[in-house]
Amino acid sequence: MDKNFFKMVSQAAFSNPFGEKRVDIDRQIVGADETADWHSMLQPLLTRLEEEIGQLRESGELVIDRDGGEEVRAVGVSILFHIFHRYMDQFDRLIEEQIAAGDESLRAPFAFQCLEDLTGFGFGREDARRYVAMFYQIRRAYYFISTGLVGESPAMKQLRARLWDNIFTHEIAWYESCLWNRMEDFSTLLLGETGTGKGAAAAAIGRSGYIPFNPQAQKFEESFTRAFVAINLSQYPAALIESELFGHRKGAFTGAIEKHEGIFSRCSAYGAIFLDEIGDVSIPIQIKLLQVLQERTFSPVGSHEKLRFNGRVIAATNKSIDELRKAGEFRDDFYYRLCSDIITVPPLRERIRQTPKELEMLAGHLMERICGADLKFPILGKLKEDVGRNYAWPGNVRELEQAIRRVMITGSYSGDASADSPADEGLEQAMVSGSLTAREVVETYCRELYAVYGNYGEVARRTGLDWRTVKKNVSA
Ligand SMILES: Nc1ncnc2c1ncn2[C@@H]1O[C@H](COP(=O)(O)OP(=O)(O)OP(=O)(O)O)[C@@H](O)[C@H]1O
Repeated sequence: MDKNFFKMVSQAAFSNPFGEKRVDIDRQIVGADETADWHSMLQPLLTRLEEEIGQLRESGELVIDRDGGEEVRAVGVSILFHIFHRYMDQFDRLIEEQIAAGDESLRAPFAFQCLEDLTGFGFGREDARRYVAMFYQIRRAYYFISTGLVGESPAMKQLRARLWDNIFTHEIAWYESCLWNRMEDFSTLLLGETGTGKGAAAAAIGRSGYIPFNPQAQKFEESFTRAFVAINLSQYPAALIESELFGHRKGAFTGAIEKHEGIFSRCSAYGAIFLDEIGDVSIPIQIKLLQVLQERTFSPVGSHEKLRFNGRVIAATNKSIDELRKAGEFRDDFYYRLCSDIITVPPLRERIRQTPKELEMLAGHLMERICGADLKFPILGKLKEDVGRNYAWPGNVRELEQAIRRVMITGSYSGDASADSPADEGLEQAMVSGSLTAREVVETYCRELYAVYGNYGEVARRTGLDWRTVKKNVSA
C-alpha cells in the first residue's frame, strides 16, 4: 500500500476547495507543475485512486475503522473521496432540479445507491447516512458559493474560502466527527458596504446547511429552498418588527385580524435566518433577539407559547459596528452572541484595484444574468468611458448591475454623483494602513507602473524584476 498517496488524498479531501492548499496538494499527488489547474488534475488523481483501492481490496488490506490509526483513517477518507466523485454529477443535477421544483424535497434514489456503496465498503449504516448528507452539503456549498459570488480578485477568492470555512469550519475533519449537527450556535456577522454581496454571502451559507438523508423515503429530509429566510430590518417600523420576526396570534393587537407566522417559524431547522441591517434595530429588539440566540426559543406576540428555533443566525450591517457599540446603540452582549464568525465583504473598488479585469468579468456575469445570454454589446467599454478609470463604485455590485441596465436603456451612465464617494485607498495609503500583503504590494505596484508605461519591459527595468514575473503580477 502506498501510504503516502492515501495520506495526501485524505488531506486533499479535507481541504477547502477555494483555498490555495487544495491545488498544491493535488499537484503534488499527480506530480504536476504549478501551472496545472484543479480540473486537469482531478481525472488522473481519481484514476490512480481507483487503482490503489483495487489493489488494497485484492490484497485484503482494506479496513474501514473510524477509530483505527492514522493510516487506516487515511484510507477511509480516500474511499469517501472516491465515492463522492462517483456521485458528484448526480448531486449537482439534484441541486438544479430542486431549485426548479421548490419546497417539496425531491426523491433521490442515486443517494440511496451511494449509501449502499458506502456500506458495501464497510462503513457503518449511520456513518454512511451522515456521509451521504455531507456529500450533498459539500456540493451545495460549492454551488452556491461559486455561482453567488463571482470574481477573480484575491479579495474575492479569500471571501469564498472564508464562506466555506464558515460552513464546515477550517478543519472539516472536526466538522465531520462532531460538529455537523451542532452548528446552530455558530452565528455570523457580515460586514461591508451596501451592495457588496452580503445578502449573496448569507444565502450561500444558509442554503448549504446539513440536511439529513432519509433512506426509507430515499430523499433528503427537506428541500434546501426552505433553508434561507431573509428579513431587512430597516424596512419595518419599530411596532411591526417584533411581529415580523416572531409572528403574532390573532387579536394580539389592534389590527391583528389573522394569525401571522414570523420568519423564525418559517425558517427550516436545517437552515439560517438572515437579519439584514442589524445595525438599525432598537435596543429592546436586540434584547429579544439575544434571548432567542441564548435560549433557542421565542414566543409570538400575544402568546406565552414557547416555540423552538434550531437554525443558524446570520446578521449583516453596512454601518460601523464599532461606532454603534461605542455610541451605546448596539449592545455588547448581543454583539458577542453574534460574532462566532465575522466576515467582511470587500468593496468593488478594492477588488478592481487588486485585479483590473474584475470589472469586466463581473459585468459579463451580470449581463448574462440580466439578458440570459452572453451579450456582446459593447456595454462595458461605454461604462468605463462614461465613469472613468478611477470611479469608486459607491453602490458596489448593486450599482454596477443598475449601471448596466441604464446603459442598455439610455446608452450612457455617468456615475452616482450624489453618493458619498468612499475614499479610494491608493497604494500609498493602503501600505500605511497595513491592508496589503507583501504580494499585493508588488502586484499593485507592477500594475500601476504598467498602466503608466504600457509595457512589461519598462516595468521590469524600473522594478528590477524579470519581465515574466512582471507579466504574472500585472495579470494576477
Ligand atoms: N461577487 C458577486 N458576484 C455576483 N453577484 C454579486 C456579487 N456580489 C454581489 N452580487 C449581486 O449584487 C446585488 C447586491 O448584492 P447584495 O444584495 O448581496 O448586497 P448587500 O451587501 O447585501 O447590500 P445591502 O447592504 O444594501 O443589503 C445582488 O443582486 C447580488 O446577487
